[in-house]
Amino acid sequence: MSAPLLQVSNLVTEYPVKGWRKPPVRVLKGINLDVKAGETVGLVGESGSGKTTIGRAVLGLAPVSEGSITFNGQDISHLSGAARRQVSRDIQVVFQDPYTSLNPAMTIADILSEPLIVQGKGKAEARAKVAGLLERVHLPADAGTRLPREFSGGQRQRVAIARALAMEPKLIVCDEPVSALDLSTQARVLDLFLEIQEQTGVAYLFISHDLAVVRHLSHRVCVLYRGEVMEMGDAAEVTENPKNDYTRRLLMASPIADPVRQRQRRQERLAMAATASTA
Ligand SMILES: Nc1ncnc2c1ncn2[C@@H]1O[C@H](COP(=O)(O)OP(=O)(O)OP(=O)(O)O)[C@@H](O)[C@H]1O
Repeated sequence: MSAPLLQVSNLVTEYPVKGWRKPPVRVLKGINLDVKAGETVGLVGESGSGKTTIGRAVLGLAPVSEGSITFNGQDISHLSGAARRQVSRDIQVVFQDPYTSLNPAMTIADILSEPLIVQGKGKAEARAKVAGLLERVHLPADAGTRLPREFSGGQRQRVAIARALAMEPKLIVCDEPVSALDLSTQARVLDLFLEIQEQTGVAYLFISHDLAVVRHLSHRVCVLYRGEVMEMGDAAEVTENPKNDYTRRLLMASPIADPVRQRQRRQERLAMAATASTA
């Protein structure tokens, strides 16, 4: 079998704490996970479980205190300067908030061509690529001349996706990319992520607190709790037949559209509560 595109091994991330001789706080406690080329791995867990920190460590924005991160066979745990910039072409990011992640003073065409120019492409070549990027995310060709404020949240997120695609990355870290959008817009943007993966073979590390979203998109799911991996496996298997108690509780708490399944869940919850009260 081919080596994974991304391999996170025994990753520990610690942050210093202000105050004399205070020990650092350990927010990731030995994370193991991998993402294969063209695959989507969903990272779920409640607020504060460490999802974003894993994404930031992969992007070189959070410290790798112990363990390692390997990308495409290269150890990227402690890269800086030119070596990190080189890897940053292949690992892009889409953030949660489409209202703050785009420079409000730049036109969409400038936003999309900027990363290409920074990487040394000529202005004309970069501009020529903009039309193709807009088409790929289903925005009209004239969107390039407009400013971010002229677009809805969903359209801005399409621009953010196009910007990530500009570098033809192998992996995109998606940090809650649809959670600021209303439900129908969420569905359309999720479909866009799927379509882009089919067309380009890009892999996603898809961070979300919403299991329904993650299940829709992911091949495999990794469940986090307090900086540790509780369970990782096939998306259908983890969400339908969880092995871990915490995953089961997380599933119980996440809304599901199917009314039959909802009723079943309610009965399961009641049964669990009854067992707990008699224990
Ligand atoms: N720079 C930092 N310094 C100290 N602690 C931090 C720092 N960044 C994150 N943390 C802590 O690390 C833990 C994990 O945070 P993280 O943002 O990775 O969780 P998360 O699962 O993404 O949560 P959310 O869903 O709320 O975004 C939290 O307890 C957070 O307070």
